[in-house]
Amino acid sequence: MTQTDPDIFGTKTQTLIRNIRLDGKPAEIYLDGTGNIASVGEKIKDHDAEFIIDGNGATALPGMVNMHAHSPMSLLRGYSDDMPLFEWLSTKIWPTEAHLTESDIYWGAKLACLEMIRTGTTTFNDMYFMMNNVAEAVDEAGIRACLSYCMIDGGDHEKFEKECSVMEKTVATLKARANPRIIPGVSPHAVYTVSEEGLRWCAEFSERENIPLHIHVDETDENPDCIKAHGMRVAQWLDHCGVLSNRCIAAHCCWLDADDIRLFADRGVTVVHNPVSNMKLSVGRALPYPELKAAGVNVTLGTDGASSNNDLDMFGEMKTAAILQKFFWNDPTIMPASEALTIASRNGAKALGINAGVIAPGFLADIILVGKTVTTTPAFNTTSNAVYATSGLAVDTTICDGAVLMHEGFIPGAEEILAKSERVAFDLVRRATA
Ligand SMILES: CSC[C@H]1O[C@@H](n2cnc3c(O)ncnc32)[C@H](O)[C@@H]1O
Ligand SMILES: [Zn+2]
Repeated sequence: MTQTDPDIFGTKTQTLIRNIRLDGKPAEIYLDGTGNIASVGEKIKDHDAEFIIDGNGATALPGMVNMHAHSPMSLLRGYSDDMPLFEWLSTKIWPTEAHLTESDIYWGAKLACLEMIRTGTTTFNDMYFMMNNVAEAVDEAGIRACLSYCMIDGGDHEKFEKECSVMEKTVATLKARANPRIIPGVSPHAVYTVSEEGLRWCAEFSERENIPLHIHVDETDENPDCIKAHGMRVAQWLDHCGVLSNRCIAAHCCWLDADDIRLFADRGVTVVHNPVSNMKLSVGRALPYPELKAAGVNVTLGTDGASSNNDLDMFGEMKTAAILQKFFWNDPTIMPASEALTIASRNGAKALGINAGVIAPGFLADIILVGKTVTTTPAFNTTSNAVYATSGLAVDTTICDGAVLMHEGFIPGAEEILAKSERVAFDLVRRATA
């Protein structure tokens, strides 16, 4: 029963977490081996712990929920930077993606899961291709994810039919895994890459299966082209195609206007703020967060892929979200630290229908410990330190579904994943540029 006992990793076990701070106060948390939090208190006497984790003064937080990612794109981290979105996609990313194999997807997702566990993310919402290979990586990593195949039909009816069948097969395969940590979803890529029939089909499929629909919306100003093609703004067009509902998770959303925001609020759409990717790709405008908040829209946080961020660290994302909003709208009171933390955890869990994002009895045991270190000292305000002063590398323990995935910064198998994904990434680029 020591902290370094290798048996602590990977399985749900009765575990007492002690010597931690919760909301700034001394606390203990007991996990009863069911995957849920059994009790939380200053001192827990009544327990049956097989393992005891001594937090050494760490701050306990809910695991981060990354609501917009393309996990296999971790293979392309740093491969091409500093370009406008469409030039970047068409000259660099898409030609390389054309060479991706199932094994590449698996190793890219393994690398992404490793980074997320290392930096305190316990759930991510992912959109990409060959999602059963991503599911394999998620399964092995012990993390939680909503996985969606990304439909791109380019207005071609034959392609549309093929994409529908891949989407149906992906959802059936993910469901057949019967892994409660894996939620299937559906992803039409964006209004500029998916036809009306594609958008309508995805909306109906998401309703029929009762699964989330994840889409890029208004990352750059897509409205002039959408008005030209369909006589409507993007939000209206999506509503016309049946896409907007409380299952819809819309990434970016930088160019929503007041009417779009009212429509999103009426339909119960969840919005994902992607501040780092938006700034790096210079999309031109920050998320209209104050208006979304006033309208009661559920706002969440995501990194986007590691090829446009270039990391998956939700701590960096929280700080950037809060300071970008203050700067862009010229008001330092916008998005205080506690709100940024809720946006990065509870709001995402709510959107995915997961009972997580809160450290209280009955909630899923998706918990991280931020170690007592130089950036968390002094601890006047542990939430402020977490949002404004801490990188994800200060996380020393990550627990998902009641299982310890990282302890004292150690993740079993990490070195092999780093070595293999490095080789796979270089081999992919060699094939793509040969
Ligand atoms: C997202 S998986 C499908 C498709 O989208 C491409 N992609 C990656 N990042 C972005 C982005 O920021 N906006 C739009 N599309 C993006 C990815 O390379 C895949 O081809
Ligand atoms: Zn994206």
